[in-house]
Amino acid sequence: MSALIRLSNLTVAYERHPAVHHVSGSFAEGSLTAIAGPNGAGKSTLLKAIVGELRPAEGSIDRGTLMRNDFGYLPQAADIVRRFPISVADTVMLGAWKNAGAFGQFSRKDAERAREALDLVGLSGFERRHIGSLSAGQFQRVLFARLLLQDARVILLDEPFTAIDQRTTRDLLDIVLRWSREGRTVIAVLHDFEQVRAYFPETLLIARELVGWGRTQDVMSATNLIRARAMAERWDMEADECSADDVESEGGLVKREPAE
Ligand SMILES: Nc1ncnc2c1ncn2[C@@H]1O[C@H](COP(=O)(O)OP(=O)(O)OP(=O)(O)O)[C@@H](O)[C@H]1O
Repeated sequence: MSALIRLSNLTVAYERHPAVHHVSGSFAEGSLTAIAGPNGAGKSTLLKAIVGELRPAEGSIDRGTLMRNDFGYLPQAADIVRRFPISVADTVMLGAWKNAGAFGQFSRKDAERAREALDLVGLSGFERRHIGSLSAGQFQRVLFARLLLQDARVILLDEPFTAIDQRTTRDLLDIVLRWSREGRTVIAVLHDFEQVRAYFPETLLIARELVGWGRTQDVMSATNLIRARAMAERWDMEADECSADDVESEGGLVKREPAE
């Protein structure tokens, strides 16, 4: 499989304080990758950088021919406001915005696809409900329906199953696996290691710096997990922006070559 997104010495910082530090490697086209790591390890930051919400402080992200429209991004639930007076059907239709006409009108075909997507996530009949009236699990189903409609080549999910019941998690995991079978590239931030091991063939383990990136069974070793925790704990939150030289003094980082 060829590299679809390549990170080269990527550092992402908030006001000069690095949150993700000198990460290099690549996501192969069609790969299904979990991003794992301790709290505050930089997982969400990495995802935001990949989708283009944050710019690299150093290094680069090569997205090849991918355009913004090719990315479907589901932020953490905490970052999504759902007090807007908007219905389930309209929320799902937002996934088809790139097909909308100049005045925001959608085709009958898109409306039909939205119905199919809601059916697939088990929410037929919820079209007119206000999103604020849904449970956390139902709302996550709506957001997955919106992603289905978006039909993106790359799907980025930030902790999609946090605070979601088991049944919903299983249903939504099925959709993730379906996207993968369809050849889409899926990258998900996950904190449930069992889930990572059971469903995600590739893992990027991060603790501000890369701990490992490759086959899940290799990366999620006890040694790497202990190392990730120790690395996260020793991070100096007040550290200034790093210099490129730092990488030399931090030998032992696992760097993955692009998959062929
Ligand atoms: N908007 C921001 N401004 C300043 N610092 C931030 C901002 N967002 C995140 N950070 C800091 O960057 C670091 C990495 O945060 P990030 O949210 O990427 O980690 P994470 O691995 O996704 O964490 P968690 O598992 O707790 O969600 C943390 O120290 C966090 O406090």
